[in-house]
Amino acid sequence: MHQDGKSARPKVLIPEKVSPDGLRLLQAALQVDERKGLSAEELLNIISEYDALIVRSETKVTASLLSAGKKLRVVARAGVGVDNVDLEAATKLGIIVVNSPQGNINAAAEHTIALLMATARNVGAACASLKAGKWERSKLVGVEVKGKTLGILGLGKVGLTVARAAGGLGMDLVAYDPYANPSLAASANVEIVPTMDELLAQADFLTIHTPMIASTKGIIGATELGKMKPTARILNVARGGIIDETALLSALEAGKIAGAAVDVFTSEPPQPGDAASRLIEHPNVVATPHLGASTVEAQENVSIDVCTQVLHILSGQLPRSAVNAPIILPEEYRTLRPFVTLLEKMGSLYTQHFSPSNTARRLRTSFDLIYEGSLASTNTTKPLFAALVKGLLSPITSADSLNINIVNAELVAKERGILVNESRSRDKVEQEGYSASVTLRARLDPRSPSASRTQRPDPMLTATTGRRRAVDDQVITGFVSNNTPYISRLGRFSTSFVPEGTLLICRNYDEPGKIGVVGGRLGKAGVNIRFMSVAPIDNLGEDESLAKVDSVTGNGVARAAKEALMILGVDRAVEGEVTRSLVGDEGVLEASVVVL
Ligand SMILES: NC(=O)c1ccc[n+]([C@@H]2O[C@H](COP(=O)([O-])OP(=O)(O)OC[C@H]3O[C@@H](n4cnc5c(N)ncnc54)[C@H](O)[C@@H]3O)[C@@H](O)[C@H]2O)c1
Ligand SMILES: O=C(O)[C@H](O)COP(=O)(O)O
Repeated sequence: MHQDGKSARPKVLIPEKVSPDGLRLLQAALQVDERKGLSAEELLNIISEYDALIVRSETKVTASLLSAGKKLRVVARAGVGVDNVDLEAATKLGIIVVNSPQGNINAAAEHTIALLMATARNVGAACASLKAGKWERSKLVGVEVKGKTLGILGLGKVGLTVARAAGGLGMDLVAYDPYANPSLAASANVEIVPTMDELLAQADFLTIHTPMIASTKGIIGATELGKMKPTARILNVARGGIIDETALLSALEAGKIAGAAVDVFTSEPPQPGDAASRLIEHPNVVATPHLGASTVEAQENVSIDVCTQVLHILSGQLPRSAVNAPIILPEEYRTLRPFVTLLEKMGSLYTQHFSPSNTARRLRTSFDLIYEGSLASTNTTKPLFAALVKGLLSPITSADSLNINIVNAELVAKERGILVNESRSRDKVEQEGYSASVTLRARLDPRSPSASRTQRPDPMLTATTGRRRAVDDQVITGFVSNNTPYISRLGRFSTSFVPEGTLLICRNYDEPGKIGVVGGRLGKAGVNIRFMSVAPIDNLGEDESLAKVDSVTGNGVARAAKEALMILGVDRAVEGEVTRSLVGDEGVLEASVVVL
C-alpha cells in the first residue's frame, strides 16, 4: 500500500482520444490517466511514471520518449499503423508494441466507398458551393460507378472489403497485388492482373490499399499517372506518400486525370504551402483529415482490442497482436532463439532472391522445411515455423501487418497460400563446427495458375540474362555457429555467409576477372564492399549443360563454363541501374540485391 492508502497499481497513460469502452476494462487493475493535449516535452517529463502507453496516430513515440519510460512495458496503438512508433528502439528496450490489425478494416473500407461516391458525384465541391450561396447544377454533373472498372492496388484486408462493397455497386473489379490470395480474390469476383501497368490502363477509379513500405513509397508517381485514362479518378485511404503528392497535383492541373479523393497525407496535418495543402485546395480533389478509422464502431473495436492486450502483457501473458514481440516462449528462448533468427532470415532471403515482388508469380508456394541433426530432436518447431512465415512475408508487408506468432502463424500462412511441409532428419550433420542445420526447399504449387517450371525474373530488382533458374534450384540451407546464423547453400551453390545487411548476389561464369568487374562497377557507384564470398556450384543437375549462353542472342555457344555465385556485403543500397549494368557481356548472368 502507498502512504495515501491507495494500492500501487500499474499506471497507463492515454494522451489521445481513445474510446472509453476499452478503457473501462482497465479501471479495476490499473490507474488510468487520460491526458489529452500534452506537448512532446510534457509527455517526456511524465512518461517515467507509467507502465503502459496507449496512443493513436498523433503521438510521436520516439526513441527518447521510450528511453525516458523507465517502467514502460507496453506501447499499444489503438489502430493499425505504427509509423509513429520507433519500433527498433522499442524492441531494443524490450518494450512490446501491440496494435489492432482487424478492428478498423471495415471503417477504412466504408470510408473508401464514401470517397469513391464523393469524387464521382462532386459531393465536396457541391456542398461547398451551396454553402457559399450558389446554385451550380450544370457545373457539378458527375459520373456513375455502375459498370465502371475499379482498380485495386493491394488486395489485403481493406482492399478485399472495398472490393466486396464495390461489387455490390455493380463495378467491375481488377487488382494488382503480387502476393494476393487468388481464391479470396476469385470469391470477391476480382480479376488479378499480372502488372501494375494493366491496372493503371484499365481503371476508371483506382484505389490504393498497400502498406507504406520502402517498395510502395511513391509507387504512384508521374509515370504511373501518365498511364491512366484522363477520365480516371484516384483514391488514397491507405497512407500518405504512396501517391507522390506533387505528381498528383501536376497530373490534375494538366488534365491527365479527372479527380482524386485523399484521406491521408505525407505530413499530418499538412503544413501551409506544402504539396498536400496545394492538393487539398484543387477543385477536383475531395479530401478528409485521416478519417478512415474514425467511426464509433471501429474506435470501440480497437480500444477493446488493445486494452485487453495491455492487461495481458502487464499480467505476464502473450499478447494477441504484438508488432515486435517474441514469437518464442521464454523457456525455449535459450536453445531455439538463434535458429528463430536464422529461419526468419532464410524466409526473407527466399522472398527477395527467388521471388522478387514484381514477378507475375505469386508467393503461393509449397515448401519442404527439413530440420537436420540435433534440431530434429527439438520438442516444438512452432517458433521456427512462425519465424519462417514472418521472414517470407516481411519483405512484402509493413511491420504493423506482420503480427505473426506461434499462435497465428499457421493461419497467416494458409491465408497467404503458403504451404510448409515440415520434416526431421536425424542424420548427423556432415559439416564440422555445428550439429544442426535447416533446409528450405521450394516446390511450386501445381494448383497455382501461374505455376511453371521456371521463374520469370523481375526486370526492376533482378537483372538477368536469358538463362533462368529452375524452381528446383530454390533451396536454402542454414546453420548456427556461436549463436550466429549462416547460410551454407543458396540455390545450387555451396556458400558460407552471415545473412545480414545489404547483399549483392551475382551468378556468373566461374572465370577469372569477375570479381574485378563487379568491384569496379560498385566502386564507381560509391558502394563499399564489407565482405565477399565466392560460392562454387554444388552439383549440376542432369539438365544443366555446361554450354555457355550468348548474352545477346540467347543461343548456346560451344565453350563450356561452370557457374559460381558471388555474395558481396555492401555498405549501402545498390541502384537498379548498377545491378543491370553488371549483367551481360562480362559473364555475370544475374545480379540481385537483398536486404536482411
Ligand atoms: N485511412 C485510415 O484511417 C486507415 C485505416 C486502416 C488501414 N489503413 C491503411 O490501409 C492500408 C491497407 O491495410 P490492410 O489492413 O488492408 O493491409 P494488409 O497488409 O492486409 O494488405 C496490404 C496488401 O498490399 C499488398 N502489397 C504489398 N506491396 C504491394 C505492391 N508493391 N503492389 C501491390 N500490392 C502490394 C500486400 O500483398 C497485401 O495484400 C495500410 O496502408 C493501412 O495503414 C488506413
Ligand atoms: O492506422 C490506422 O489504424 C488508421 O490510419 C487510423 O489512425 P487513427 O487511429 O489515428 O485514426
